[in-house]
Amino acid sequence: MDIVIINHNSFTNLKFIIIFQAKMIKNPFTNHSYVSDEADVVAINDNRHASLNRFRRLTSVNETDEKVKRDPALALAKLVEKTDKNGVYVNKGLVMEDERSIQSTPGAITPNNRPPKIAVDVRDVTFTYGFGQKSLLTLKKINVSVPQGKIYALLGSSGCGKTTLLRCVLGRLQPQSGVIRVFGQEPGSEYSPVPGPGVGYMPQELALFPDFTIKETLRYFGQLYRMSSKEIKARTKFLITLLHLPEKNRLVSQLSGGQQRRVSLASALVHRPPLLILDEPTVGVDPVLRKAIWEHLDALCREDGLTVIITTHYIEEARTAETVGLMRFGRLLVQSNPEELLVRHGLPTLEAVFLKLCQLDSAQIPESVKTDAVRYDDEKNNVTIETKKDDLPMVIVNGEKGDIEKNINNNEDANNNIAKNAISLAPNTAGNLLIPMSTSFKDVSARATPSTQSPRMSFSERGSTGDFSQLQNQISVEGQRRRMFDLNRVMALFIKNSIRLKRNVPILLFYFFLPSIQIALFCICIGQDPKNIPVAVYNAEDPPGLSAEYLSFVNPEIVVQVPYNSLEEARQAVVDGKAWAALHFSHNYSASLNQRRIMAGKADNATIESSNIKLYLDMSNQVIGFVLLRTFFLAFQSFAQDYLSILGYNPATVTLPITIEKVIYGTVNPSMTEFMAPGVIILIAYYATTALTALSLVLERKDGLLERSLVAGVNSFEFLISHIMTQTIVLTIQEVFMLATTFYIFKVPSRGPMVWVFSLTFFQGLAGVMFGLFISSLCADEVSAAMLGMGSFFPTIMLGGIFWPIQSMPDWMASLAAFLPQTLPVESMRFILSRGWGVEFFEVTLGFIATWGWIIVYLVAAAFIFKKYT
Ligand SMILES: Nc1ncnc2c1ncn2[C@@H]1O[C@H](COP(=O)(O)OP(=O)(O)OP(=O)(O)O)[C@@H](O)[C@H]1O
Repeated sequence: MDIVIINHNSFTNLKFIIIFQAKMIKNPFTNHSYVSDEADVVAINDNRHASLNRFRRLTSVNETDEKVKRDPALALAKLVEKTDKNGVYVNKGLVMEDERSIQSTPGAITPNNRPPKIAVDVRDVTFTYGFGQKSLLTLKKINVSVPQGKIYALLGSSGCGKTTLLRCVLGRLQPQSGVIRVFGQEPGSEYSPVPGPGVGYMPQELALFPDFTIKETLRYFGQLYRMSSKEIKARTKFLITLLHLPEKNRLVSQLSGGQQRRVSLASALVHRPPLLILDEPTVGVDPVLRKAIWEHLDALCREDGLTVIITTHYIEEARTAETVGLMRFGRLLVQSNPEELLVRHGLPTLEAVFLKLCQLDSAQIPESVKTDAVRYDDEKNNVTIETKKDDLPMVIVNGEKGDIEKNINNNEDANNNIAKNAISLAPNTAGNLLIPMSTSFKDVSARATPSTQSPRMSFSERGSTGDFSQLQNQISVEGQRRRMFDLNRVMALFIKNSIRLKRNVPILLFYFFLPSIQIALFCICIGQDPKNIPVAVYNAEDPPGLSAEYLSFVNPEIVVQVPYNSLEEARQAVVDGKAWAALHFSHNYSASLNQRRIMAGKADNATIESSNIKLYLDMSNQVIGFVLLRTFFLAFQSFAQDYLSILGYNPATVTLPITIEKVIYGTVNPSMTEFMAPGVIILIAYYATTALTALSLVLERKDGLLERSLVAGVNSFEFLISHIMTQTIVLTIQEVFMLATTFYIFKVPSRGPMVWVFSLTFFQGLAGVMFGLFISSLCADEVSAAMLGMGSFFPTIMLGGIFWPIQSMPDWMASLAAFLPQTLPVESMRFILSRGWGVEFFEVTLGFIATWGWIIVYLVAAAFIFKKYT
C-alpha cells in the first residue's frame, strides 16, 4: 500500500506531492528517501505540524489507543489498515476533515475551491493491439483525469496513442488492464451513458454521409439520441447559426473541407452531450475558425458545464485548455495546466515545453528509433530546438545549449525553496510532478520515463468520481439502462439507409432491375439452340435427286448449307474453321438408297456405303456438334417418312422401334433453358442481395460512419436489423421484377404453385442478405469483401447442380455439395417448376429447410463476428 501526502505550500501557493511507501515509513515528514511513484492512499499536509495534527485527527476518529494517537508512524499504519485497496476511506475522510479544519490555511482545499468532479477518470490503463508476436503495446499504464466542465487537451506526436485512448474512453476498445470511469460508470456498462447520449464524438475522419444534407445529417444523429423532431429542428437552427454553416439543405459532399468539419462538430453537439470528445477537430481548419471553435468550446464549458477532451497537433492552441496531457509512445509524460507548465519550465511556448519534456524522455529511447536531425527555431522567443527525431529534441534556450537542467533549477529555485528538494515529476493538483532534488538530472529523466508508468493523481487531487446521478438524469436515456434493442435507433438507421439508397436513383434502379436484367440475359442467351451454323456440302450426285430432297428437310434456321465442288474443299473448309461440318453425298446416292430399301437385309456393303450420307464433324464445340448431329438425324427421319409415304409405305417403319409415350413430367424435347432456369433464378436471387448488402456495410465501416453510430449508442444487433429491414424491401422489389421477367416475359414454364416459387426465391434472397452481412462483418474493405463473394460464387456454380446434374458427380462430392446453400434449393425449385410439386413433397420442403438453415447460420455468425469486431 502506498501513501500520498499533498503538501500545500503557502509561500509559493504551489502544491506539491510527496509520495511515500507506507511499509517503509518511520517518520514520513523528515526523510525523503521513501519516495515512490505509486500511491493509493491520500492525506493532505498544509505544513509539517498541521499535517501531523491532521493525521492524528484523521486516524483517531475512532481510535482509542493513545500510543497510536501520539506516533505518526503508527497512526499512518493504522490509516492504511482502515483504508480499502482504492484508498476510498482516506479520500472521503480527508475531504470532510479538510472542510472543517483547514479553511484558514492558504492554498488548502475548502468547499469553495474543492477539486471538481472528475468526469473522465483513466487509471493505469494498458492497451495492446493484436496478439502474440504481432501485438502492439499502444497504451502503457495511462492515468488521465478530466475534471467536469473543463477542457482537457491531449497532445502528442502522430501514432503515440491518442485516438486509442479516446476509443477506450468511449468504450469502443477494452483495455487489457486498468480502470476507466466516465461520469462514474465504466464505459459500455449497463447503466453507463457512454457510448450513447452521454457523449458527443467527432472522430478524426469526417465520418459523414456525403449524400446527406446538413439537415438530414443532424436529424440522423438526433434520432439516434431519441430526440424529438421539434428538438432536432431547434438544435439544427441553433448549430447552423453558431457554427456559421451554410443553408441546411446543402449536401455534405458539396461543402468545403472546413464546412464539412463544422458539420461533423455540429453532429457531435446536436444532443447537448455532457462530454464532448473531439479527435483533431481543427485539422485543416483556418486559424480564424480554429480560434472560434476553441472559444465556443470554452463558452460551452463555462455556461453548460460541458466537459471536453480534445486532441490536436497544434500545440499552442491548447493553451485555452484547463489541462494539457502530453503523450509519447503510449505513455503520458505530463498532465498539467498549460500556464503552470510555462512558468515551471521558464519557456515561452507550450511547444518548447513539450519539446523539452520529449528530450528528457528521449534519454530513454533507444538509438534505433532516432532518425535524421531537424531544427526548430523560435526566434521571437529565442528558443532553438534541434531534434534527432521530430519529437526528440536537444534544446537551446536563450542561446545556451544543453542548459536545460540549470534552467529548470533556476526557475524552480526562483519560485520556491522547496524546489531545492524537489523538481517536477509527480502530479500536483493540476497534474505537475515532483521528486526529491537529490536525484540527478539523469535520474530525473529516468523517473520521468518509467517504463510503463505515467503521471498519476491521487483521489483527492483527481477530485471526486462520485455521484453523477443528477447529470445522468439530464441525459435523455429512458430508464437510464442500456437497451439491447431500441426501436427508435433502428428506425433512425433504417431511415438513414433508405435516404442513402434514395439519394442515388440510378444506382437504386440498377439494384431493383439487376436480377431482371440478369434473368433476361439468361433467357435470351443461354439454353437456346445455336443458329446459322455454316455446313460445307459436297453433293456428287448429278443431277441431285434424293440427296437434294434430304437437304430440304435440314432445319434451315440451324444449318446454313454452303456448297463445295469437291470433298477435299468441303473438308478443308472445316479444317480452316469456315464450317462446323462437311456433308458428302456419293454420285449414286439416290440409286443406292433405293437399292438399299428394296434389298433390305440383302443389300451388299458397296450399296450401303454409297447410300450413306458422310458427315465430317468439328466437335471442338460439343454443343454445336451435338446440335448438328441431332439436326441431321431428325432431318433424315422426316425425309424418310415423307419418301416412304409417297411410295405408299407405312412411314412408321423408319422410326426407332421405341415409342415415347406422353411424358409424366416435363416435355419430350425440353430446352436447356428449362433445365437451368431453377438454378439460375436461385443463384441470381442469392448473389444480387449479397453484393448490395456486403458493399453498403463495408463502405459504412470504412468511412468511420459505423464507429460514429456505435459511439452514439447503436449496438451491432440494431445495426444488423436495420440493414436487414432495408435489404428486405429492396429484395422484395427485385424478386417481383425478376419473376415477372422469367415467367411472364420469357415464358419459362412453371408447372408448380407460384407462391412456392416466390417464397423459395425470396428466402434465397434473404439468405444472400445474411451472407452479405457475414462477409461485411468479416472484411475490412471492399476488395476483400469482393474476393470472398467471388470465392464463394464459383464453388456454388460448380457444385450447386445449376448447370449440370449433381447425379453426375462422384458420390462423396454429391454428398458434400448437398450442404451448400444452393444445391438442395435448386433441386426444390426444379421440382416445383418441372414437376409442379409444392411443399407437401419432402424434396421441396428440404430446399426450404436448407435455405432457412443457412439464413440462421449466417445471421448468427455475422452477429457474433460483428459484435466482436465492433
Ligand atoms: N486497429 C489497429 N490495429 C493495430 N494497430 C493500430 C490500430 N489502430 C492504431 N494502431 C496503432 O496504434 C498506434 C497508436 O495509434 P493511434 O491512432 O492511437 O495514434 P494517434 O496518436 O491518434 O495518432 P494520430 O495523431 O496520427 O491520429 C499506432 O502505432 C497505430 O499504428
